[in-house]
Amino acid sequence: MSKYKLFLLRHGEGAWNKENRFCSWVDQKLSEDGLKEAQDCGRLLKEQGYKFDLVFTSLLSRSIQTAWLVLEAMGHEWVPVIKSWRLNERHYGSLIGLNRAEMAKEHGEEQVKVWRRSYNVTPPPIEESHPYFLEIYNDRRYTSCDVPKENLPRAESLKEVLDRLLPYWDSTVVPEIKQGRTVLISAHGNSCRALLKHLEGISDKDIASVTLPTGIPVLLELDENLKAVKPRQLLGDQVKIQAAIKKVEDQGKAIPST
Ligand SMILES: O=C(O)[C@@H](COP(=O)(O)O)OP(=O)(O)O
Repeated sequence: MSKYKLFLLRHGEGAWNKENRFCSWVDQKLSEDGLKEAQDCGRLLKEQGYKFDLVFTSLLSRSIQTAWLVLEAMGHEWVPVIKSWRLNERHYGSLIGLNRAEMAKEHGEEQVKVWRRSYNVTPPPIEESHPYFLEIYNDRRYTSCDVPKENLPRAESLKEVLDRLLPYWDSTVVPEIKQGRTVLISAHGNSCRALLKHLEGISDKDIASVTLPTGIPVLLELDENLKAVKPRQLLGDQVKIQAAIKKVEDQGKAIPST
């Protein structure tokens, strides 16, 4: 029986989503379209009568900006927002900054799909010589995490994302939900996919075909053990949502659709 509602949201389109580059732990802001997606998402949630008591975000601006815009559009700017690196996007290692279509031309679409959607495969780690290494690891936001900076990931599979996310989910998010608070998690494509895998009991194989579009709220209905009791609902115009999913999938093609 459905006892709790939980909302997951992949942030609105970021500048590097538009350029088809692996963004991951690089702190890109929302694009113009992304700003609008976040506002539209807030308006839709308001129209449908949903209200949040608490919002969780990653430490990356695109998820925080999205949360703010959603709350503003709902007229609920006062709702507390709690941030953690444990909701950050999957660390794409040495792939960070690279263009997916160019990687597909160089390594093949199958390899890019394995890097993007497999459960167990970790991409090559980011090296200190990588152009974005210092920008990431010298960033002040990572000095006050619950792990020392040197223990932060240098690359992650989806499984490794779930391994670092689950302790936070169990210790910090679950107690709030169990107290009856309606929670929005404003995060990323892969941190949301990892959580979905856990909550819906998706197999290692089947998670490869789950893709989340930007700016579309995902409603989950959970039982008293916080397991999903119904298929997830992506809220909004279903034709547009299917097109948005295809667009994300096609980003890994050698010549992506425009
Ligand atoms: O890191 C990135 O570039 C994307 C995900 O990329 P894919 O796994 O879809 O390639 O993450 P997000 O835009 O959700 O923060």
